[in-house]
Amino acid sequence: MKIEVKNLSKKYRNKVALNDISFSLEEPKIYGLLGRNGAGKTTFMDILSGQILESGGEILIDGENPFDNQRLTESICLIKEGQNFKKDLTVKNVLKIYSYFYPNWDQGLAESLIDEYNLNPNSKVKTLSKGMESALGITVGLASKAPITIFDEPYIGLDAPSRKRFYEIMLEEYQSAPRTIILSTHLIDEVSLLFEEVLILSEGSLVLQEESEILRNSTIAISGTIDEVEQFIEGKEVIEKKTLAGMMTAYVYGTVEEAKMHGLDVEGVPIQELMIYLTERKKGA
Ligand SMILES: Nc1ncnc2c1ncn2[C@@H]1O[C@H](COP(=O)(O)OP(=O)(O)OP(=O)(O)O)[C@@H](O)[C@H]1O
Repeated sequence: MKIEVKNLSKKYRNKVALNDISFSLEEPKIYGLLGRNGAGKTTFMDILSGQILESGGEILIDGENPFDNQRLTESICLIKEGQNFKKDLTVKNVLKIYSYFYPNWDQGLAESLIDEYNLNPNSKVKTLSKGMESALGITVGLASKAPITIFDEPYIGLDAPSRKRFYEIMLEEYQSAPRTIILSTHLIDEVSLLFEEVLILSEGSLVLQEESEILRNSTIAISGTIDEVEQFIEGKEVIEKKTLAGMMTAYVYGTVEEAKMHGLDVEGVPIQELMIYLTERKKGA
């Protein structure tokens, strides 16, 4: 499904949460939606999933506005951090309710995930630990097979091995049945290799939308002696530089080939560093 965001704005009383953002999302793709606290990510995902109304502009999904739109809501699954399910329901009943709602629901996948995450089907949501409730959210999100599946920090309380399994299963699912997955996270280093495209919001504005592959090829981390690195970065846009014991590492826009020609050690810039840089620069602007 094609998602078009046109001059989208959202104000909560006097607080501008989204400020005239425009972009398009194509399927199938795994998007990373990044930004600091309060950047507007949740607001965007809430509007996209039809839960709240924009203040200006619009989001169109295959040409239609998602707000109060029954046809579209069964194509969109939004899983948030915690608070997804009624506390008195059992795990089994949560799965049943969602299976009625989502036409592509995969009960086999749902059952294998609750088994994998050690969730008792007869436990009530209110008796689950935070991590277990997150595991249930992840199960619903993946098993929904909704053409637009959105995870907003879905793993509060989930331990590292369980998160790793989530990423693996998400990728397997995506490969077997491609769809649009939007993952908003602060654990960027952990998941950045999964993103095919990255969007970065800062104070309600879109500061970057780029294919991960292009980001990986156009931003480099170079290391060498201070003199070598200073010489190489002269005239280039420097994202960050650090010195330690006479050696320097700098993150700059440039190509791996160019850095190698200068005999420097070169690697990709972590997306997290790029996010910090882009959101800081905006603040100081
Ligand atoms: N219901 C609300 N009423 C008033 N202000 C709100 C409301 N929801 C969000 N905001 C404000 O809008 C801005 C964007 O919030 P939002 O939750 O979309 O950011 P976020 O990028 O998801 O942040 P985080 O990473 O901390 O979850 C923030 O300044 C927030 O305080």
